[in-house]
Amino acid sequence: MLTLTNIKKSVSQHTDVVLFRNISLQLRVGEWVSIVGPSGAGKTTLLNCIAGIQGGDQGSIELDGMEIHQLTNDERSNVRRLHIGFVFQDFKLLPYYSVLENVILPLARDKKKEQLTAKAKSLLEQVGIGEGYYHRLPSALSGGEKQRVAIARALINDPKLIICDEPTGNLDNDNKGQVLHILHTLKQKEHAIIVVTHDEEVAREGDRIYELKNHSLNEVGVKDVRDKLEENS
Ligand SMILES: Nc1ncnc2c1ncn2[C@@H]1O[C@H](COP(=O)(O)OP(=O)(O)OP(=O)(O)O)[C@@H](O)[C@H]1O
Repeated sequence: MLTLTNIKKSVSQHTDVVLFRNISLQLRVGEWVSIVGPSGAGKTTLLNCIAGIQGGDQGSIELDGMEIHQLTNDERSNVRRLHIGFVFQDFKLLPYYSVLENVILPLARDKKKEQLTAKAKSLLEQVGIGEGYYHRLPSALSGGEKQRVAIARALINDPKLIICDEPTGNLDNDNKGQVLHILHTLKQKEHAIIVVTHDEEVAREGDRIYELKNHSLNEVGVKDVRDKLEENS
């Protein structure tokens, strides 16, 4: 369902710096891929390229037969809104909208409000965010609460592809367990999942684990993950 072929990406600092090159990866329906790697290696940038938030310099990214970077901006944002769930490392909740509104917003112009509100409430319940939080603004939430609201928002469109950037970074063990359980259930329901993480337990949930380091993406054996994470910390 997702095929990356020879992706290259540079960023401009003082001069152009190649973050990664020759990145190829296939993700099938019902698969979970974990990506680890040192801070600054380009993991978030790679996820942004996959979701069409940032452009790549070379290569192709195909999602369900669509070449993401050949779509117009509007088409790309529609693909993101309708088919991709993105859990951002920094949550990206809209500050002047309530918890419930943040979860509903991606589909606000596509579906009836009552239907969306019911789904949003059910997703919030699954991530342990109760009724008392529905009308709070993000500024009145803890980091872990924001992360769980961001996860609920990412799932409102029942996405084929779920992209998570450090989805458990701010969570205690109970909440981390809940989020892993949700992702597992989605995987069983044939969603495809990519998770960037610095957490060994989360990384090990992947069917395959890759390390992004020194500009390239390489598969890592399950038994080597702890060493890789320790090397990178
Ligand atoms: N628009 C940009 N312009 C210049 N440099 C950038 C830009 N975006 C990212 N970078 C740099 O590219 C590098 C990779 O950033 P990225 O956030 O993708 O890394 P990461 O592997 O996700 O790191 P972390 O694990 O700390 O989140 C960093 O050094 C960052 O400063």
